[in-house]
Amino acid sequence: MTTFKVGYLIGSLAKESINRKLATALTRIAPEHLSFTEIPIRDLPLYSYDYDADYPPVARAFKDAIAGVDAVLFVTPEYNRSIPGALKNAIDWASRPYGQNSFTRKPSAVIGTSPGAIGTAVGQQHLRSVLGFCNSPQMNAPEAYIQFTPGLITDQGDVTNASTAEFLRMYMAEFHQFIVRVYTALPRDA
Ligand SMILES: Cc1cc2nc3c(=O)[nH]c(=O)nc-3n(C[C@H](O)[C@H](O)[C@H](O)COP(=O)(O)O)c2cc1C
Repeated sequence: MTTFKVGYLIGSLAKESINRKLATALTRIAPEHLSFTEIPIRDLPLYSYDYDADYPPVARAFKDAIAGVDAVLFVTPEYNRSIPGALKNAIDWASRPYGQNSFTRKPSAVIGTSPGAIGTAVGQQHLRSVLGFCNSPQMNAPEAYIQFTPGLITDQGDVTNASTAEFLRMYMAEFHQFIVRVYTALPRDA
């Protein structure tokens, strides 16, 4: 069976990010036919179209990394009921210059965790809207709004609650199937 390359973006820059813990858990729990690479957003300068004629190396590398994977997984906190500015900035870099949008036809999925009861639901809706404009086919379901409680996921990505672990396993299995369906309908070189 084909192995698909998944690049994952973590929306948080925080050292103790709970979304980083979630991302680690997802890469560990995922089906074996997905391989994972983090695509870091931390060092990107703020985007301006003044750079379009000549991207700085860090932004070029970021854009190339998005272009080089088969699918993208967004693991992000919700900031003020939206996505963190750093993540939006990263998406803007990859989406430009005009006509060279790296997200076009690139399957994606969105997930996030927060201590709040609705577990990033509003932020994820904003992200889905952005990705829709960027022409990324998105996994619609299952949705995953993970309420983080202390110790739910260790730094090493161990999920300590059995039903949460099972849900995350199912979520990643569905993401794998979604990627397979996208590329079955439309081969990568089409
Ligand atoms: C600027 C800021 C805005 C926040 N806004 C929200 C919010 O809208 N909804 C929410 O559930 N949590 C919100 N939080 C709390 C975050 O969910 C919490 O800090 C969480 O740990 C962030 O994820 P991270 O650890 O991966 O960065 C906010 C935190 C910050 C720093």
